[in-house]
Parts: sequence; C-alpha cells; structure tokens
Amino acid sequence: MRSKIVAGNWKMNKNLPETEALLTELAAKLPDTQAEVMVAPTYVNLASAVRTLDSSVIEVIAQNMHFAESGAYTGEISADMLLSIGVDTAIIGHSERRAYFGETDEILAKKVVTALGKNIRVMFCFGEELEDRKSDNHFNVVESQLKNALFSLEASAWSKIVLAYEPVWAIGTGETASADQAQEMHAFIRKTITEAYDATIANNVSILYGGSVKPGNAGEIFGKPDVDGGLIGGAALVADDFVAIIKAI
Ligand SMILES: O=C(CO)COP(=O)(O)O
Repeated sequence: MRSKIVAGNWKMNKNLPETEALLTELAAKLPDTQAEVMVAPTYVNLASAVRTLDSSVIEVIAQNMHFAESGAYTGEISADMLLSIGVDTAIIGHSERRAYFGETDEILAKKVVTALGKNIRVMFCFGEELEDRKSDNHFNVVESQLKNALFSLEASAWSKIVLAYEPVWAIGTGETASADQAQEMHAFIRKTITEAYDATIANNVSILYGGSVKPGNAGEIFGKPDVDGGLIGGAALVADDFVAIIKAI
C-alpha cells in the first residue's frame, strides 16, 4: 500500500530563527492526518530542525545530497552527514538542481544509487519543461528521465523511492497543471513503471505532484486516484497554507 505524503520544499528560504519559528508553528497546528508530513529546510538548519521537531511526527528531509561518500567536494553534503543528524530522506533531481547546478540524469542516477546504498529514502523529482509540453513531447521526456535515473535499479530498491512529478512550467509560476493533467501524467508514470518492472511496484510507489499547489487547488489535485500527495514550494513557507494543504489530503 502506498502512503500519502505532503512535503514542503523550503528551497533557499528561512534563516535559523525563521526556521525554528515556522517549525514550532507547524508542529502546534498540525492536523490529525494519515499522511506523512515532511519539511525540507536548508542544509545549515537541518540539525536544529531535527531537534525542534523531536517530539513531532513531522519528518525533516534534505533538499539534496552528493553522490560521493566523502572527499574533496567543497560545499557538498554526504549521505553519512545526513544520517548522522537523523535525516534519512533526501530530495534528488529537483528541476532547480538540474537547471542551475548542471545535474544531469547521469549524476542523478549516481546520487540515487549512493542514497539507497546508505538506506536513505529518495524523493526523486522530474518533469517536463514548457516547450516539451507545447510540442507534445512531455510523456517522452518524463519516460526518459525515469529510465535514465531509476530503471537500472533492482526491483527491491523501489520500496525506498518516492516520486515527485513537477512540471517545470508550473513551479513558482502560479500556473498549476490541472488536476486532470496531473492524473494523466501520474497514470502514465505508473504504466511506464509497470512496463519496466511490474504492476505491484508501480502501484506501491507514492507519486506526488508539485508545482504551484495552494490551499485552493490541493483538494482537487489530491482527489485524483494516482496522485498520492504533493511537494509544496511557496505555500510550505506559510504555516496556515501548509496546514490547509495537509488537511486537503
Ligand atoms: O518546486 C516545487 C517544490 O519542490 C514547487 O514549488 P511551488 O509550489 O512554489 O510552485
């Protein structure tokens, strides 16, 4: 059975006092939910976030991690470093990492292998750009992103993977994929995984939607049968909005 998940990707927002204030407010306002609730603050505040949420069910996850176990990679963060502060889930492949930091499918495949080797759960992000959708190439793009980064994995690895479909044209733009567009792509993703592996794996993997999810549209998007939750950017930075999105699931 796949789980429902609402995760907040804070990106490069919130300094230390702001992080503690938002986490404290979120923990206090967290509604009763069957869904897993996760937040991804910036690296420098991860350890303190883990402490702040010590007695909360909200899980702290990382926005990124490096593929090497250790070594001369100035500015980077390893799987062991995350595990040592109590973080055991990492977002990998966010479109901003791909666009601004040159992360290719090949690099992402290495990150996924390293993470899984360390027993870190991977929240793998992917999604097409606007030109891909306009040229009706979005299914091909998504299929190749999945194939290049994930389809060499053994079947057993999939129990540690969460997928987050984030069409680039919907991120931070206020333009959301319609609930029907999200459902259509999520169903396609499950079909693609069924073909590469089998229906059990496809049906057990949680597939989140990300891209301008707000309190006003979350219910309709989450209501679709193949949408298992959301990866939330801007709206995760406001406690009441994030709480409203959690309530929508
Ligand atoms: O990129 C996202 C989450 O990872 C989505 O960001 P927005 O919700 O701000 O569009």
